Amino acid sequence: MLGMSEVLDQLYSTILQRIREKPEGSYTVELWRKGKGYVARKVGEESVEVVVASLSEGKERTVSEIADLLYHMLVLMAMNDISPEEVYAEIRRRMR
Ligand SMILES: N=c1c2ncn([C@@H]3O[C@H](COP(=O)(O)OP(=O)(O)OP(=O)(O)O)[C@@H](O)[C@H]3O)c2ncn1[C@@H]1O[C@H](COP(=O)(O)O)[C@@H](O)[C@H]1O
Repeated sequence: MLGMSEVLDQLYSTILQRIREKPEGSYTVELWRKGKGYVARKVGEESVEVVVASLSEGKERTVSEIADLLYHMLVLMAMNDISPEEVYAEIRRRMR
């Protein structure tokens, strides 16, 4: 089974590929076309959904909302030229 960072790396690669090739029907391309402001707002909305789910909607729903948030966060990262590795490095730097 893949670890969390490998799953996120794989999804990030797919997101970059979608932005590069712009295939028909891609939700990532739809987000990319709407721009950074739109995607940033989506991350805000998905964050609120995680908060609400974690407080009142149970584990399954919370897991689903976290998956939505991580996906939108990765799209936002891709649109700001931030790789997962840069985030991992920052987390590692803080480790004590
Ligand atoms: N992991 C995801 C993923 N998680 C969530 N979502 C989409 O995020 C949206 C959830 O947000 P909302 O409920 O707010 O959706 P919505 O109402 O349609 O959105 P808005 O109209 O508000 O923008 C849904 O449309 C989901 O399909 C995702 N869309 C794509 N992926 C993966 O990203 C990769 C690229 O996907 P495509 O770009 O679609 O090829 C593939 O590996 C996909 O599996």
